[in-house]
Amino acid sequence: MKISKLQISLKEKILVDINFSISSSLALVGQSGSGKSLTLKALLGMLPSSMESIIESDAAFELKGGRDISFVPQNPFTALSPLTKIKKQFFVDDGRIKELFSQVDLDESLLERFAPELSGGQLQRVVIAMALEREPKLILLDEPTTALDPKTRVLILDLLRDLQKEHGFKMLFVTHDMNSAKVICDEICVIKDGRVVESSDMKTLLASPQQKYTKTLIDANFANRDFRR
Ligand SMILES: Nc1ncnc2c1ncn2[C@@H]1O[C@H](COP(=O)(O)OP(=O)(O)OP(=O)(O)O)[C@@H](O)[C@H]1O
Repeated sequence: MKISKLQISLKEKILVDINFSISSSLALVGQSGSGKSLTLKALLGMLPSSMESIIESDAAFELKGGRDISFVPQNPFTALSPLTKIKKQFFVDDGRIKELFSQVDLDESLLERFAPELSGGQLQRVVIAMALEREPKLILLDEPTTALDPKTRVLILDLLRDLQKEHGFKMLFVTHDMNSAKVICDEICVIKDGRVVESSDMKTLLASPQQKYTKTLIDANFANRDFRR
């Protein structure tokens, strides 16, 4: 799937102007302010009304908030209602919910609980189950593991990778963390100030980054010793 143009502007100012391809799982990596959130919002059709976006792609399904796109947010602790039982927060029947729970390795008994009664890892599995509800063709992930402890982070990344193998959806994984990106993504697009700095398959870029900016992101990766694999 090729997005040949994704441009976001605010009045006369072009904030983001990028292009990328996703054959299976693409990491969109950049430091704070590089345009990651705006890119996700444009694809979800959730940009502020003051902004305009142009998306040109060869996708066989609707972008800009289409029904084949799902979203996994950064913080599972705020993604669910605390006052409604987990099972009531799904929009599918009980049989399908149980199927989804089994796909994300969650015990069915958790369906009767409320969100504050679950751990961060369990909550993120619930959120991922919700993202799978409509059998999406593309899942957008916004730093889905940064709110989790390092051990749980690895388990959730492994789960996402396994689910993708099984279900075949494409993933666009937005992060500033190369460590997470390299676990589940085969391809990477590095952005800075709303423009593409470099893009290639993950192994090539990690072995020989062409740009200083990319090297800095990779070095930040090695500073984070908690999360070596
Ligand atoms: N509502 C807004 N109005 C004006 N400018 C905005 C708005 N939202 C974002 N921007 C600008 O657009 C650029 C990209 O912002 P964006 O939030 O997409 O970055 P990001 O890569 O997601 O950063 P972070 O990792 O900190 O979330 C920044 O220069 C930001 O200041």
